[in-house]
Amino acid sequence: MSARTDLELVSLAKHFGDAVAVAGIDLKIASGSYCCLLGPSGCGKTSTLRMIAGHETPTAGHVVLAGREITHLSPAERGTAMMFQSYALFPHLTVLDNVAFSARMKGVARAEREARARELLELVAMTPYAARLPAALSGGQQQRVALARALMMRPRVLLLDEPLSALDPFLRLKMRAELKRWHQELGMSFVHVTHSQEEAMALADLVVVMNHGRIEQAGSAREVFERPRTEFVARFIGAHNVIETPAGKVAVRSDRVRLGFDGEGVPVTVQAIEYQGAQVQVHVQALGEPRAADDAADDEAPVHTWTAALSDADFHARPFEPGQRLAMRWPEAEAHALEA
Ligand SMILES: Nc1ncnc2c1ncn2[C@@H]1O[C@H](COP(=O)(O)OP(=O)(O)OP(=O)(O)O)[C@@H](O)[C@H]1O
Repeated sequence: MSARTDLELVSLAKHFGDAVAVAGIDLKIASGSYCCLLGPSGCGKTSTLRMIAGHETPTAGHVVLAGREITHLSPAERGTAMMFQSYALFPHLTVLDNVAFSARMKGVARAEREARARELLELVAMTPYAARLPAALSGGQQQRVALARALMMRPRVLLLDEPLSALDPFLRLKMRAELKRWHQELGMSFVHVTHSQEEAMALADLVVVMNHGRIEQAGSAREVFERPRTEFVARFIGAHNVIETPAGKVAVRSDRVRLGFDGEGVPVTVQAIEYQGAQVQVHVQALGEPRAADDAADDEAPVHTWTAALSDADFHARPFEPGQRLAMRWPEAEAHALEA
């Protein structure tokens, strides 16, 4: 690891009465990285972000930024800035004044703060809108202003709370690409909360998958996708099948599963076929117990369903139909053992 650690969370915990929102997590985020905190609703990602920002007091643990303990500093003192989901722009202030607001509060002289605000508006391509009120901006434009405003006090780390969730799908993709570009241009660390695995995969150098207030796995998008550590991660990241074998549960990517009309494999029936353009998803269900698990046959075993993602060319060369009986198999090297 050559990269310097920028932000470090040490045994960080947050309890609300008896409810444990964050259960004591440890995480190191390298300087200049794009980190996504990813997980389902209620997993503790927003509480984690708010503790980093100083909007929530930890029950236990530490937040360290560039070697400095910031756990109990006020939000303005810690070198972080937060961009909120709703953008939280002041409706009665112009775009320029919104961006300059935090500097005004700090007593920075007008000429200086406006010059900096104009620089940031230039960065986010919003210079022509400097005199407008937020109500006269589109969602994407408001987001750019919110970003410029968050950058005003030159934070070391930018914190983004579901920054794309208020946008329609088309704009979301466009702004996602812009976030990535701004991150590269600014060279600072971003910590971005999302419940979208697709968003995390597209943006993050470091994907942190959370569940029930704990970190299930932290790694590059590729590591997490290719080697999910737990069943939860495999299912949450998607595009994986969780298969019980005599040696325990394994994850096999759905594009690595093979279906054949005969031969060795787990007997399955085709349940449904979904066309997705370049890929065709074939959903199958176990026919009785998987052959590989004969030794552990259990009459009360739940119904197993899996998905094979085939290229459109492969599928059309030999199409399957609902109701067909097939054998499902996968190369041994594609089965990744999951921790119990
Ligand atoms: N102020 C609060 N008082 C009591 N419980 C809270 C409070 N804030 C959060 N919680 C609880 O802590 C847990 C984690 O919440 P948190 O908002 O961090 O999750 P999240 O992963 O960000 O979810 P979401 O995606 O829905 O925002 C949840 O069970 C939530 O109900």
